Amino acid sequence: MLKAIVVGASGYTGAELAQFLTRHPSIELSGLYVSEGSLDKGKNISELYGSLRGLVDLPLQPLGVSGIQSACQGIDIVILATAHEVSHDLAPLFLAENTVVFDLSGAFRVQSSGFYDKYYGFSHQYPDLLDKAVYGLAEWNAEQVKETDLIAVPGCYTTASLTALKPLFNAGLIKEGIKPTINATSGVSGAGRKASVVSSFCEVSLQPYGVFTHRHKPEIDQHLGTEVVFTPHLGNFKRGILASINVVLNEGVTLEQVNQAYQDAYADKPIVRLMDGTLPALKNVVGTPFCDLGWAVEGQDLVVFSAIDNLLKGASSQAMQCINLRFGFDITTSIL
Ligand SMILES: NC(=O)C1=CN([C@@H]2O[C@H](COP(=O)(O)OP(=O)(O)OC[C@H]3O[C@@H](n4cnc5c(N)ncnc54)[C@H](OP(=O)(O)O)[C@@H]3O)[C@@H](O)[C@H]2O)C=CC1
Ligand SMILES: CC(=O)N[C@@H](CCC(=O)OP(=O)(O)O)C(=O)O
Repeated sequence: MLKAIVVGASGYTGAELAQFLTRHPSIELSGLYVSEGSLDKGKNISELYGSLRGLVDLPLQPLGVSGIQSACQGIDIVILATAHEVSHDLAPLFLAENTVVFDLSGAFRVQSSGFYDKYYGFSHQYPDLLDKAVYGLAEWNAEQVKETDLIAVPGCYTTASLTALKPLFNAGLIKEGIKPTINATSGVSGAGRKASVVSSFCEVSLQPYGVFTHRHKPEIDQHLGTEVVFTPHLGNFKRGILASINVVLNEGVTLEQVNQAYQDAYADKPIVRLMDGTLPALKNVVGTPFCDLGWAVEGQDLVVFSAIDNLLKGASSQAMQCINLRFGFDITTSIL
């Protein structure tokens, strides 16, 4: 049995991972952690998430830097479900304890000088780890994930966008010089569990934000291989992301070629569902690990729609896919 711990377990993505790990037949969930000063330290996770009662009944233990060595005794897998700066500081310490680290934050996703100063507001201190980290887009980077001890799990908007665009880009169907345009709407859980005015019940409606400035735009650019225009929106629902993406195809590209590109990419990938004549809807993916893709073509114009649960395929179930890949389990273990 492998042993795993979740750091940031009281948050939305951490709590989802606690459930996946509890269900896993070959992994034992050995500890749940929050910050040293957490208001939730000492509570059972099921006090925060009543649906976990009887399923995951573990205490949320406070973790400071001095406690990392003892928290890692006998541990193989560490999930960092923590904010970017926290993951940036903690990942090297857990790697030094010979654990395999799966980081849900953006701290190790993008290799580009000045990127973290510009988009995250801190200077990255570990360029060697940025080199070593593998981007855990599970359907695309499976072989690399198997070979590393630091997996940077992609962001939620990025997962929805790259899953839709990579088959087209790799097949050479996108017209050069015309950026794909991504408009994506996320549920409020995308902002995490901590209280804030913009995500409070009376404030959320349907609104764009981060126009031309969101950190997922350069993350998409780097991992797609070409630039996009990306506009995120906050919707007044709890979970899910729907991305509507406009692409100009090369002259003469047919619907059959587009269909073939998606079939080639995903026919043998159980987590990506290609819609047959229908279009994706959040109600079909929320609470599931799937990414649903649907598209339509008119002349050179293609619109592709991508739907995921931001907390699952956009974070925790994708991390679970990566854990399965890294340790040689079937990719759907504990997920489907
Ligand atoms: N929500 C989403 O849809 C997605 C989130 N992500 C990323 O995943 C990460 C987690 O997100 P999410 O679950 O939404 O965040 P939450 O805000 O819901 O949870 C953050 C967790 O981290 C804990 N924490 C904070 N500081 C520390 C610390 N120093 N040591 C240990 N634990 C700490 C918090 O508990 P406490 O403060 O009580 O200690 C809490 O348990 C973030 O980096 C986010 O960007 C990625 C994809 C999608
Ligand atoms: C609705 C909402 O606020 N969403 C988050 C994205 C969540 C996500 O994917 O997380 P990463 O920060 O790890 O990339 C945002 O726009 O910042």
